[in-house]
Amino acid sequence: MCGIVGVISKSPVNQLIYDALLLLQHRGQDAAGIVTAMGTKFFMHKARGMVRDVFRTRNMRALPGTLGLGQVRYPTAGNAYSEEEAQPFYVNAPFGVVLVHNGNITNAHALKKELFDIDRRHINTESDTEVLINVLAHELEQAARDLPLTHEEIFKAVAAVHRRVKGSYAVIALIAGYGLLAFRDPFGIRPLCLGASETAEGTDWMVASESVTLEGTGHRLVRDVEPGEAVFISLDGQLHSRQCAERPVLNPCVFEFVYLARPDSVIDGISVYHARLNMGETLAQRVINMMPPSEIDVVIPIPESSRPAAMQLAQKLGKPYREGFVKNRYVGRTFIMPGQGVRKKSVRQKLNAIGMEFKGRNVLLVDDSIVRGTTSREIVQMAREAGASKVFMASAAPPVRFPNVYGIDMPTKTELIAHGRTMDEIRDYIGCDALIYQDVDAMKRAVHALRPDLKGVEASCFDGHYITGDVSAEDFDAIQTQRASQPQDEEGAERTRLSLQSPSQ
Ligand SMILES: O=P(O)(O)OC[C@H]1O[C@H](OP(=O)(O)OP(=O)(O)O)[C@H](O)[C@@H]1O
Ligand SMILES: NC(=O)CC[C@H](N)C(=O)O
Ligand SMILES: [Mg+2]
Repeated sequence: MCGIVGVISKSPVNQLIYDALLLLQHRGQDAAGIVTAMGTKFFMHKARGMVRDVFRTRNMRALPGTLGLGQVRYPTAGNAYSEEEAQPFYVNAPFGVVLVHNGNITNAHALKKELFDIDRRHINTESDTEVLINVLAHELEQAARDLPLTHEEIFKAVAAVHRRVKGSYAVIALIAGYGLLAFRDPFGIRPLCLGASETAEGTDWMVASESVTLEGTGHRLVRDVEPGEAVFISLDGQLHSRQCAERPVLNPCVFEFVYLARPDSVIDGISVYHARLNMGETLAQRVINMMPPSEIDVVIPIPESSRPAAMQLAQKLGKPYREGFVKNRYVGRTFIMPGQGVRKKSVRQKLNAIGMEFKGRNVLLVDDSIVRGTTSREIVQMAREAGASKVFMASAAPPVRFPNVYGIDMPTKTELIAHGRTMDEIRDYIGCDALIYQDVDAMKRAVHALRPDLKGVEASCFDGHYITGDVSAEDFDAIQTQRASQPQDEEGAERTRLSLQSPSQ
């Protein structure tokens, strides 16, 4: 889950894209990049780090033009330490294309070979996004071979991309001299929405991962990009759209509602905040079924993402809701940090207990999810150190038992605390006195209740059902092996760089 944004405006867009990326920072902390365009020339700056660190005044000044795009990266392919894998990506033919991507391509390994053997295109990084931009470029070339490039040819190319590329992809691209293209995979796994703002000179358009980006930059939400749909906005601001997939069916990633997205966003017509409240409500019922609420003195959320669910749960149980942990706002989100070492260290740096909320009390800690157990294990210990009598733990999401291949970086089962362990074993690992998980169907219902016409959600990490239906054992293997072979920390990345610079004899 990276954050992506694209803008086509009547005035310079560099500051606007920067502001938009700040509103998407929670979706990716490892790298950031912006491309702007003036005439047919692209201007790009991308580097590792958070938005505020990547863009200095001199970088901003070197991004002129009235259209552009940007990305914040949370790697799910390749590695976090490679500057070349930061987005946007660029290819010079046909026309010149730059592209940003949120998602994960499950057949990237096979496509990479196909691109080289058949399309005669070379991929020089481990990034699936480089594969994706080359497939799009190849298909644009085929579609517009003897024709001028119009939205018709562009939509033909997107239809061909849908036929070749598998997995999840929300994409925004610029085609030099033509305009801005955005499209979403046929299941709409990753979010993408369209916004507009009226100016004296006409309509400015913005496409972004989350509606909070539109709101925070003065745009109104027009609508979500439909699964499989492509939207093309020409340089003069004309908007064209077309359904380019054969069998589109909306199945948004449920983890967006559990953890990934900001609560003030609305994705596919569903309020993330409201979905989290619903999850708190059903989790409360689960608590009531599993233990006498009289045993609980106080409900305490694990900041940040669990707050709405914990609040609703406390209300339903009729128990006080207290802030027992204070978050250091200068430490990022732990779960999306690269490498288990840094994640573990960051929990203590990030959260600190307020002793008086714990001393002598039976506390029910609530988190939105327990994935590797990094956070809960530390937090339970901190609650005990702060003097809690009993520590109960509740998760607003069900146990995460299966790998994710659609844009959440958990490609192996073995890293998941709930994989292959009984409830008692998980409880013992976390070190709490009782452990209560949300039920899978209840979680789905919490989202479904807010959009009854929704066919389903992508919930593979909870139920083992991979919505695209075409992830082969070889694909799983390729994704796992690729991620496992990547450096786990800064030092490992440096060793890899040095060995590439001086290959052994
Ligand atoms: O079981 P784990 O592997 O530790 O993963 C789950 C935890 O990670 C996330 O928090 P994070 O610190 O990333 O972000 P937040 O501040 O939005 O809660 C999530 O909210 C859980 O607290
Ligand atoms: N989380 C994402 O959307 C990642 C996009 C892409 N797979 C990358 O690793 O850069
Ligand atoms: Mg958290």
